Amino acid sequence: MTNVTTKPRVLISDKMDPNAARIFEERGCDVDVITGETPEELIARIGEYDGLAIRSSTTVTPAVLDAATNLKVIGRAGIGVDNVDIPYASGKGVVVMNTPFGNSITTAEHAIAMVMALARQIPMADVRTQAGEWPKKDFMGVEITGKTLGLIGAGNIGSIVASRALGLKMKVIAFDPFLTEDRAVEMGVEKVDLDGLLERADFITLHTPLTDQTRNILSRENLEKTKPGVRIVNCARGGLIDEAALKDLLESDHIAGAALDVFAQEPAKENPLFGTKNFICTPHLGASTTEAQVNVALQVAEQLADYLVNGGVTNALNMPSLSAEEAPKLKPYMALAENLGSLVGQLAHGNLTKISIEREGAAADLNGKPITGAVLAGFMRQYSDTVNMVNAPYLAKERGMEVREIRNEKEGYYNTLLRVTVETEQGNRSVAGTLFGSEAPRLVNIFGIGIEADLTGHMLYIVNEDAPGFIGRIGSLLGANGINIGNFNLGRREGGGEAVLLLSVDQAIPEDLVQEASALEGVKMVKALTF
Ligand SMILES: NC(=O)c1ccc[n+]([C@@H]2O[C@H](COP(=O)([O-])OP(=O)(O)OC[C@H]3O[C@@H](n4cnc5c(N)ncnc54)[C@H](O)[C@@H]3O)[C@@H](O)[C@H]2O)c1
Ligand SMILES: O=C(O)[C@H](O)COP(=O)(O)O
Repeated sequence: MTNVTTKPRVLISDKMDPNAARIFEERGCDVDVITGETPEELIARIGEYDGLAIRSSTTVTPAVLDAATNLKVIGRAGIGVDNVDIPYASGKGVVVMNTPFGNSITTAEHAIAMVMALARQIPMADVRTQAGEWPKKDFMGVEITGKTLGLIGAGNIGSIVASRALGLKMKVIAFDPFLTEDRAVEMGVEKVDLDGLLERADFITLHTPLTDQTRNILSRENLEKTKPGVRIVNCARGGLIDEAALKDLLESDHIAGAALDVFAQEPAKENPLFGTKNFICTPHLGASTTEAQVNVALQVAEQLADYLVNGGVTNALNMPSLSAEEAPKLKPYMALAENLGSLVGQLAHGNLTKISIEREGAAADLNGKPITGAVLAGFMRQYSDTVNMVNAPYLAKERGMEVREIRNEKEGYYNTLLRVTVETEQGNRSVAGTLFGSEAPRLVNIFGIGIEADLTGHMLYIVNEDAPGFIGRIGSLLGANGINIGNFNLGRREGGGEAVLLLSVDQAIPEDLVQEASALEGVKMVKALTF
């Protein structure tokens, strides 16, 4: 009898350094490189593959994932994963990995190049000089020495930009909710709030992921608050800046220059900003150097092949790294821990620098490190594309977060329980969860109110006055907007007091519907959540 083992099949669907294909083959995978396909062509083909290696041009939508019946892992050769529907991939059991550091230096250097290009108007001067105009009198630049650079986002790339800018004798100020005073001092930058940055910066560079909190962070209102003559660089993500407002403020000379590497719609073959004075751009070239592309191609191929061939997990955004023995026992706890971390991260506001993770009853006997990693990864996921179970504790420490792990062997009401508590300006806020039947993670308490809920997919969290008729009103509102409710979970402090409603819904809830729900009688707070 012959024992036939089939090799895992991998599709590389974006332009990638050839080292990636070589590594896949050397590590025992069959690889196809097919770039530039339409979404329909990708959907028709994806069912054949176990692994998918991408950059930013391939968008992995629910439709792609539905068609990907054999897919086990997606690897992003780069940092930003906003082109992958991670909750949907998680629901399908597909691991999503990225390469968090391979292109950071290159992207930081591109941001600095943009600062220089704006200061001396190099692209415009080049075009007109080569056209034979010799336009010497039209190009009066500015020095960057002594100028203030405002960083929005001071993570990996932001901190490299800061170090380069300091070397160029700029003063650097930074707005980042996760930047601690100690880390700011270590980086040689001044921590400021957003308004302070807008008021003071001569140059602004953006280095955040695109999230619900950062989308449109340079809105028209914020752009109008900037110092007259400011120059703005975005090498992070389109969608962080209101492009129409940017155009108006460039035309009115309030903004002296803007350099974009990324656009709200990509590929940006047309854009209202094209042709605007003092506007320069590049076609998402931030990561495009030989060095960075070799780095990310090698890393993504090694990570994907390791997972497909050996089951090893590195830099996963939706799965813990685990040893073979611990894995089966810890797996449901990790899912619970990540969801509890994500829940407090999404609901508790302010400068959250203290978090405690309590394991009670049977959970006290488990290896606490992966559980802590999972809580912190869930907690920080909304701030960073690069956080995972492995790097979350390190990132939390670097950002000055105080993390406490508490073991309590004595069983309470549940025989096993995880409790996550953050310290906020309103006092301590805790959420807790257990496992039903040793497998199924369940939320059992939210901010002091008992509830039983499965934290999954898209959800709506509502705090309201406990009064008759409310459930009907919210059900009707969602129904009228075509939103199907999958699950309804209720909890309350005491009859007629504060009540909590956690609805699981079949699709993301748009912001305007959240606003409508907030305006319903008796509602105190509404928040759309994603797990
Ligand atoms: N142009 C390109 O080709 C290119 C290349 C690489 C990365 N990027 C983009 O750059 C982004 C940053 O990469 P990184 O490696 O520095 O990521 P990172 O996760 O190390 O840093 C992101 C920082 O943004 C901060 N942040 C989050 N929300 C914020 C908010 N509301 N206000 C201010 N700061 C906030 C986080 O606290 C974190 O410090 C990536 O997410 C990616 O989208 C673009
Ligand atoms: O997030 C990233 O890594 C960058 O946006 C790079 O994108 P690219 O790989 O498509 O150049």
